[in-house]
Amino acid sequence: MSLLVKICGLSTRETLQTALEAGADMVGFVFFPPSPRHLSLELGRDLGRQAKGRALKVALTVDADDATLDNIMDALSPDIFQLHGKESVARLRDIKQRFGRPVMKAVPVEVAADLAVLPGYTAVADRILFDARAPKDATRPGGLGTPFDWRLLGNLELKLPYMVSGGLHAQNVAEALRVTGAGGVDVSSGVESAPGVKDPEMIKAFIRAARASQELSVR
Ligand SMILES: O=C(O)c1ccccc1NCC(=O)[C@H](O)[C@H](O)COP(=O)(O)O
Repeated sequence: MSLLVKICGLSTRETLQTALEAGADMVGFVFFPPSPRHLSLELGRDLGRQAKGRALKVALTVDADDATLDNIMDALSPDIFQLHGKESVARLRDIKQRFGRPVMKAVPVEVAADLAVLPGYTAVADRILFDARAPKDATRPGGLGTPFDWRLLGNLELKLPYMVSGGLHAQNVAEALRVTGAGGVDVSSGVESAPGVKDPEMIKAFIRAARASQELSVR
């Protein structure tokens, strides 16, 4: 199975076009107001039309209620919901049943004990995204540009496909893949010139680096 590359937090037509033309498999759109990448529903609708059929549209939410998810469904019609908050296993099941779309559950990682949640989530989710656990005083649970210890995933046997994220960039993505054996990579800060400002050359460099290393990583 070939490596999945996700560029997250896209918020302009120009940088979305760059990601699509560079071959991103997934494009992530953030619907979380404290984030510098947060999209209005109107912009989400516009970018969703641009991405439709060219990459998987990932709607990123944090402990969103049904009304919020309804609005995102109407605007973006995401291919995948990425649930990046403290959503319970029951909430994942509820969202899958209500919206009929696959869910990718973000699992924050700092220490080995953080992986104890996997049996519950892997029974319901369609995909797992491992991300660095945010500091307690962080204004958001992800998109912070800091890695976790990838060795914590070194012996992982997971029945679901999983992606690695957190502080990735063109220079470390190959090592992240080698250590984790992940089937996908996800990046936001590592392709930005400033928080929320995606850089086309950094997007292209990241995708090139990920593709160049993919045959070394997928087990
Ligand atoms: O990107 C955000 O602003 C964000 C806000 C709230 C929850 C999650 C968020 N991002 C989640 C992602 O999927 C990021 O791509 C992932 O955390 C990696 O981010 P980075 O370390 O900046 O590459």
